[in-house]
Amino acid sequence: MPDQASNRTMDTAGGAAGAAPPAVRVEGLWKRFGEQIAVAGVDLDLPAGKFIGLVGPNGAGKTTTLSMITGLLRPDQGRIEVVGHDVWKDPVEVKARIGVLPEGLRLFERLSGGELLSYTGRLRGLPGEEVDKRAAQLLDVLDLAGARHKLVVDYSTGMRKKIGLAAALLHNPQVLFLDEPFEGVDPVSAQTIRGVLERYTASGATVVFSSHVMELVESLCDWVAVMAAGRIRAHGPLAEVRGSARSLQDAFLQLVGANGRDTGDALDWLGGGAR
Ligand SMILES: Nc1ncnc2c1ncn2[C@@H]1O[C@H](COP(=O)(O)OP(=O)(O)OP(=O)(O)O)[C@@H](O)[C@H]1O
Repeated sequence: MPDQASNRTMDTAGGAAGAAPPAVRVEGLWKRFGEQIAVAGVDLDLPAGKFIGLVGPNGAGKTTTLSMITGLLRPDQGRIEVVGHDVWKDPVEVKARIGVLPEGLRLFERLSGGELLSYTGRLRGLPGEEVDKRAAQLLDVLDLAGARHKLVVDYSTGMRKKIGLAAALLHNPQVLFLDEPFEGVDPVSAQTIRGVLERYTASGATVVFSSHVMELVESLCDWVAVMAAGRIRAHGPLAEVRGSARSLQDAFLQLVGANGRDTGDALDWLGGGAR
């Protein structure tokens, strides 16, 4: 199974002179919160036009990394480019090209779903007519048309994810970042979101999403990066990262060193009705 150093050669994006830049290029990225080093020297190129999964155990540094890449959190050290533009030197260029569905998404709760999209589209500088057309189509595809006049505060968890996704897609970004996009989403809605994202990447756009659900990553992604303890442990095409392991789940457990971990034998008081 490849480690970070050996598997840099797998990355085909941006390798040749004059080739299109990768969707994301990260060099020497660090972030510390007090004593806690959340991101410990990440170097990573994410190829354009791929469905990319960022996976890792709780606390691995995924959200912190995505927040820095999307310009929401300033790195302590390091450089980040999105489609060739420096995120921190050229934020307007970058923000015009990305869509973000962050973890714990904050929305304008007192707007209806329809109003939220109208507002977002106009903030993005799209003509009103175009915003209305795209908003109606997105609401329809995401099965939110019936809730377009309902206030966002009254949306369910899954509906919030879907309206957040619609808002992130409205300006047709080149790269879409999604933090746990399927959390709290029912299987039917998940299938819908999946269809929208597959269509989007098939057109050459890039999706980068973080998830703990390996089966989902394995079925959706063609490229993965595995993160643990603030570092990238492996990255590359799905089949190469999975290597000879039976599944991505097994490869992941080997990579993050969780195989053979205590499965709770110490909790001998738990279960069986014993006092
Ligand atoms: N604002 C913060 N202040 C202090 N520590 C933080 C902060 N944000 C993140 N951390 C710490 O940084 C580390 C990485 O957190 P992060 O949220 O990036 O992990 P993650 O991989 O997204 O985890 P999860 O899968 O559980 O969401 C953790 O140890 C976390 O406690």
